[in-house]
Amino acid sequence: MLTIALSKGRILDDTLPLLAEAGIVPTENPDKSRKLIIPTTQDDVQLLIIRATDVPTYVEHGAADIGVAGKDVLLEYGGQGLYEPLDLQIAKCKLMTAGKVGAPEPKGRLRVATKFVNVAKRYYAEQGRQVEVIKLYGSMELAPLVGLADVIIDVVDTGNTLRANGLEAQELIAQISSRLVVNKASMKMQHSRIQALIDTLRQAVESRHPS
Ligand SMILES: Nc1ncnc2c1ncn2[C@@H]1O[C@H](COP(=O)(O)OP(=O)(O)OP(=O)(O)O)[C@@H](O)[C@H]1O
Ligand SMILES: O=P(O)(O)OC[C@H]1O[C@H](OP(=O)(O)OP(=O)(O)O)[C@H](O)[C@@H]1O
Repeated sequence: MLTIALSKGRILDDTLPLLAEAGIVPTENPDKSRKLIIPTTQDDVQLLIIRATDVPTYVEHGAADIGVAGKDVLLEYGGQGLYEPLDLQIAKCKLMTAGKVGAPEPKGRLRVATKFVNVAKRYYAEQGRQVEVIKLYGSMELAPLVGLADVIIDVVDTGNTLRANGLEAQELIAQISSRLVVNKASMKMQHSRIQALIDTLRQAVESRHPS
């Protein structure tokens, strides 16, 4: 059995057409189903439907052989425990700092609210800046508005969410897209099968984004 971990929403929506090109089609709609394990038209391939931030954990521990995860999630997860053989060029956005429009430079230590605490610590450490990192789980945009933090670190696409909350993007930390990740043992044990899937997906990505 080949097990593929995906998260509902944009990653699932953008990955299913790519998997379809490899002949892998879920037998029921994962967006509608309450099931967390979804069979596919290939008897020996199944999908796991999990939270986006949990994908690297399932794949590193071998509970899934393959997964699709945002580079933001992978940067935060860290570690050398996964292969990352392919940029799927889906769910593109930017990981950025943002703060209140026109806010003055804060005195003292910068307070940074984010769910990407490891990314935040690394980013400011590289710049030699002393910061206080405040862990949040969502709705980061609120933090500067209510004085919890001076800046946030979050993904930005259109900028609509920032604008709607009187915030502006400041520093670019990384360009983000979603990546195929593969368990290291699976890559050895099921090499020809997984390599064939990677090759098919690479062709599907290249046909959508000719260079
Ligand atoms: N507005 C956006 N536009 C494009 N890509 C995005 C956007 N927001 C997030 N992404 C990318 O898509 C990935 C999945 O985002 P999604 O919103 O489905 O999950 P999440 O809500 O961030 O995760 P979780 O459910 O674990 O909290 C993110 O890791 C990021 O790489
Ligand atoms: O720059 P924007 O285009 O506003 O996108 C950025 C927003 O998207 C993400 O949230 P989420 O996935 O909850 O929101 P979405 O589905 O509306 O993009 C992210 O946490 C930002 O809040």
